[in-house]
Amino acid sequence: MIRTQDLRYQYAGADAALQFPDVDVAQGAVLLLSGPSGCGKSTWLALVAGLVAPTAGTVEVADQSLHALKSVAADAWRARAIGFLPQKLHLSAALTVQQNLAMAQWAAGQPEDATAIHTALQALGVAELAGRKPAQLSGGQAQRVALARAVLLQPRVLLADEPTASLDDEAAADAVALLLATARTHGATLVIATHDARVAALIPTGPDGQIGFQPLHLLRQPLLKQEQVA
Ligand SMILES: Nc1ncnc2c1ncn2[C@@H]1O[C@H](COP(=O)(O)OP(=O)(O)OP(=O)(O)O)[C@@H](O)[C@H]1O
Repeated sequence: MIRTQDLRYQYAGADAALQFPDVDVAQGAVLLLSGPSGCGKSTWLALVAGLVAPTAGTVEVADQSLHALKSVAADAWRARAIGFLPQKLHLSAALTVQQNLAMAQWAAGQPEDATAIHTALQALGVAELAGRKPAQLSGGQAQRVALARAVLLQPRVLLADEPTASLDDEAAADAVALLLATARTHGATLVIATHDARVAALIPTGPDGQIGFQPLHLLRQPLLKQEQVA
């Protein structure tokens, strides 16, 4: 679950704060975070991941109030609770696919678990690529590897930043279907942040569609004056 209230964030040096509508996303539901470039999607993701603290307002993720977390605890919490699929996949070029996933386990203070890595890669159909370096992968394969890494530690929340950027229609449909299926398998709440207008149409809604889908469209931000920020 993700719940935010009166959320605002002001960058250092900026003379105004970004403000975000309240959300209440149930565990296992899907939030489509859309809006034009510069409306604050990446900032919202950083707030929900606990990477930055809000200037005002509250964020609760996976039953944890982020306000209550101290920085060391926040790192450990983030490693366990949040799976992140960044737009630039950030696979380490010097490491194999297997080692890239092992890095996620080390970063969370866990011993390397080759069985869990194999299971995650297999679920995404890329287990046979475990010994390759990222440069030896296609774009789609690299995205699957990064998604396997994102869900390796069974996160409660999966954040995907522009997962369809620079993909053609077929690949974009595959990427969204893969995200939905992977999140459902893990019971994770899924956030897809995108300015790609195709994505909304790729999420099945209605009686037989995605359970608990909700859109959050951010507008180009009306800038708040500093004194309006509590
Ligand atoms: N470090 C920073 N310092 C000051 N302003 C920033 C900083 N990072 C982002 N901003 C501003 O905050 C606003 C929101 O940026 P953000 O990156 O969250 O938008 P976005 O919706 O993710 O954009 P895009 O779709 O282009 O990635 C923009 O006006 C941006 O210029």
